[in-house]
Amino acid sequence: MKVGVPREIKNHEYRVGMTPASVHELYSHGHDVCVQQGAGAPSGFSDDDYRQAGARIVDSAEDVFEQAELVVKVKEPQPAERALLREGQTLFTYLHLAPDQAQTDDLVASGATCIAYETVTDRAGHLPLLAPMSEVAGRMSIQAGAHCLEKYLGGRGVLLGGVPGVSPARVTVVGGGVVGQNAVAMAIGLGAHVTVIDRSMDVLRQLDHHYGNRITTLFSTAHALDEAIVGSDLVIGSVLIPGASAPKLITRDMIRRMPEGSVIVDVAIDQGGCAETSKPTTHDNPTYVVDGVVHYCVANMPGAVARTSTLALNNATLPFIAALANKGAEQAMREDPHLMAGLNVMAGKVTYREVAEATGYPYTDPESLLGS
Ligand SMILES: NC(=O)C1=CN([C@@H]2O[C@H](COP(=O)(O)OP(=O)(O)OC[C@H]3O[C@@H](n4cnc5c(N)ncnc54)[C@H](O)[C@@H]3O)[C@@H](O)[C@H]2O)C=CC1
Ligand SMILES: CC(=O)C(=O)O
Ligand SMILES: [Mg+2]
Repeated sequence: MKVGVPREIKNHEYRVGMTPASVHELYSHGHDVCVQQGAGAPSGFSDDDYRQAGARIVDSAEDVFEQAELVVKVKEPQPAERALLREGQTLFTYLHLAPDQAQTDDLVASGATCIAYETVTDRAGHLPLLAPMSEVAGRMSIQAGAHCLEKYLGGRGVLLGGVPGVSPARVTVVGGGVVGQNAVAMAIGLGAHVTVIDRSMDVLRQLDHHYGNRITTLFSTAHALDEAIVGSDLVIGSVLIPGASAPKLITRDMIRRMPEGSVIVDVAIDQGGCAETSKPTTHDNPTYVVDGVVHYCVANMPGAVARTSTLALNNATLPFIAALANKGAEQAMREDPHLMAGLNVMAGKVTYREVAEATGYPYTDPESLLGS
């Protein structure tokens, strides 16, 4: 199969869809992989590294999209990339369609087969292609939050761990999944006072078992959220309902009552954000202030640590990329319901229920398009 890897063009997005090691796996199975010139450089992979792995280097994104039957990316296609997508082509990348009507409209119009990393599942019901980037973003969220708490950036001027004789900061993590667990680990490591809120008792039990009385776990109710958030120096937003727009659990009223200079890092912003006051920001201009609360809402946090993130992402995506290339997209999905769970748009139809509900398209069962 002809497989293509364009250079990422989202603001400060330095990851790349395939490493030279992944390219080599495909090349050794007889596939033709083209990589846009310079695509891997920000992740530390030169064009020569790709050539040695068996890739052809092409000049432009136009070349990649024109030649490739399977396009492998990292971030959701930007408008210029969407204009290059075509019927009969498969796109494998993060999409985050529920909060993004314009992108959904363009993918439906393209006729392409669009498989979203973030809704591919595994046997345990987890999201194996979201998990590695959630590990990265969860760890980064505490770094970002600690930085934003510094006074000259608009923060309260609070050090997460405090010092002997002075209380540590209060950190509340809303959603104790992969992002949440990684945020908790970092916050505890820095000596903060940590509260985690989740609606899953299993998640809370696991965290309690692991950390004992070093953290507070709370079942997610409006009351628990209100008390914890209003008393926090730093809030991490990390809830997810797979494929759906994030629930707005953190209200404008709670934000108003938080201390001046407190910080919210809304990692769930790629699904629309879990605070009423959240809107996407970029690495160029990552924060803004509402009612005295600093908001950090960067939708591609892992792009800033591209070397780590590209390697971690490829560890998870490679088996699926190989299946798509070896079997063809339709057969690969027919044989693997977990990969089929990633299908969001195909042949002009929306094939993921939560995306259809959020964007007003009728839902089409993927099995009805793929047959058996
Ligand atoms: N901004 C960025 O750069 C990145 C954003 N993300 C995003 O972070 C979010 C979280 O991802 P993961 O941790 O991997 O998801 P996950 O599925 O592992 O965890 C989500 C947690 O939210 C909980 N939850 C759902 N509804 C809730 C409610 N009403 N109250 C309390 N908890 C609730 C679930 O029980 C689950 O434990 C996603 O939107 C993901 O796309 C992930 C990586 C990078
Ligand atoms: C998951 C996601 O949005 C990211 O890694 O950028
Ligand atoms: Mg206030």
